[in-house]
Amino acid sequence: MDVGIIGGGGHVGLPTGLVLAESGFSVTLIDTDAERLETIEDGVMPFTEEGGEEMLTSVLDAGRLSTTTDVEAIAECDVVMIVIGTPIDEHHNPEMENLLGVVDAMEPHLSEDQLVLLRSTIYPGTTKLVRNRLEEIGFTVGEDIFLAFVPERVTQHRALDEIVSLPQLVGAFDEASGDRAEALFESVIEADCHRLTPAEAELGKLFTNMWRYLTFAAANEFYLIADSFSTHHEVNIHRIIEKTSENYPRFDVPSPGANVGGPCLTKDGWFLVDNIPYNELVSAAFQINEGMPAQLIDKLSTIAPDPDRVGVLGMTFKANSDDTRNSVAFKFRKQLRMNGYDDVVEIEPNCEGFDDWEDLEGVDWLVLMTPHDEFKDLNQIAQYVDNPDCVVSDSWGLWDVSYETDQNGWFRLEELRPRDKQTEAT
Ligand SMILES: NC(=O)c1ccc[n+]([C@@H]2O[C@H](COP(=O)([O-])OP(=O)(O)OC[C@H]3O[C@@H](n4cnc5c(N)ncnc54)[C@H](O)[C@@H]3O)[C@@H](O)[C@H]2O)c1
Ligand SMILES: CC(=O)N[C@@H]1[C@@H](OP(=O)(O)OP(=O)(O)OC[C@H]2O[C@@H](n3ccc(=O)[nH]c3=O)[C@H](O)[C@@H]2O)O[C@H](CO)[C@@H](O)[C@@H]1O
Repeated sequence: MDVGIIGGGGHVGLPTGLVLAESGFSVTLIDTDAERLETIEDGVMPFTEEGGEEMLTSVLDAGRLSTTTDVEAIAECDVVMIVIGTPIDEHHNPEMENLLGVVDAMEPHLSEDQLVLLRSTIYPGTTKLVRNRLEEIGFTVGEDIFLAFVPERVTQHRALDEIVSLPQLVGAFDEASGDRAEALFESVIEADCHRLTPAEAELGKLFTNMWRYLTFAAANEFYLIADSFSTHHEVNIHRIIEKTSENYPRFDVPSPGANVGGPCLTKDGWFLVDNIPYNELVSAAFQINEGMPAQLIDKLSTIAPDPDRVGVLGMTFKANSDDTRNSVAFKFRKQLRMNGYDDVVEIEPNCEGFDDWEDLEGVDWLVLMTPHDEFKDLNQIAQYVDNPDCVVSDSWGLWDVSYETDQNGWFRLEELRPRDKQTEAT
């Protein structure tokens, strides 16, 4: 069976193509980004994805993966999957033109019996718009062409595993389309398919992401509340969360963290907020998560005003990632500059073009934005900083010292002792 993936060079499209090709399908990645397709043809992953390089080599060698920028290629495909980016526009509204433009561009090349799968995260009602467009050009969905929305729910870096292991939501208007979509996924995945209407699947995907975003906002609000108490009391949010949830079944709270962003969670909230008049919860979550940089700067300014130099650890949107899309670290940097703090050292071990470790020398503030594995050894980082007065912010609780001090994850580097000395002292 031939599968064409529009947006096939992307963070979702490429892993999906790899898994399908590895399972025996003949896959064509269709993407407007010719440079990215060339990289893929050369056997190089354009971004990090666990196991990606090996699987790419394997499917290229087997001749089951090809690439093109020409949407005409869908004419040869039994299944056409659309998984292009679905961003919000400058007014924070869903940007629909690209997706609907893709459907228009496909139209001359569509033929009877094809299965069209929408896999991007889409504004509720989009599957219906696509069905209407297909019917306007003479197809009858469920009879001579088939359509389903099957949202991708993988998390970047674990995509190759999760594509196979996660259950699929199959949103279809008719039995025949749903059956075909299920048959395709069931031939590849180890989990179940769950049938919904298209609008239910569209909302279900968005609710899943918003739920995650809300839990991070709750953790961040707890962090800020604990911080307010730490002025007069010995309070440490990381200890509270760790000890309160230990062996207790109903306090499954994630770690707070200054960087809740990325290509999905934040923009997906904007797909939801304008449909009811009082959307306090999602809006409040935006305010809390997006407000974290300003909160950090306020607090740091109280502890050590007017820093000459600030060090930022981590510029990607999440740990151990090389993806900088919608990373809150950039907002933090912008706000530092708005406060007149222009000497900002940015350490990002997973991407080119940032500063060197040595540039951390003498920073007055050191802020952990993204808890990469490379940052786990704080003693080593402290050697680069070489300034005992430097104030550290660890909203994530990455370092042991953040649990041991009574300042809620804020401490000066002089409080840092090598782990063995700490053990001797206790
Ligand atoms: N990144 C994730 O972890 C993730 C997980 C689940 C769902 N999603 C959703 O999947 C969709 C894709 O996200 P992504 O992170 O893969 O985005 P991406 O930007 O990494 O990939 C999208 C790809 O589509 C291509 N493209 C854009 N317009 C095109 C067009 N008109 N024709 C052909 N190709 C075109 C781009 O060149 C790019 O390679 C989004 O809706 C996103 O919300 C993403
Ligand atoms: C519901 C769900 O699970 N959705 C996932 C999400 O995946 P993602 O790639 O966006 O990654 P996440 O791990 O969710 O991180 C997002 C941000 O939250 C920060 N974070 C993380 C852990 C923590 O304890 N505290 C935090 O603050 C982190 O730094 C980062 O900025 O959206 C994808 C696209 O729709 C989904 O497919 C995928 O399932």
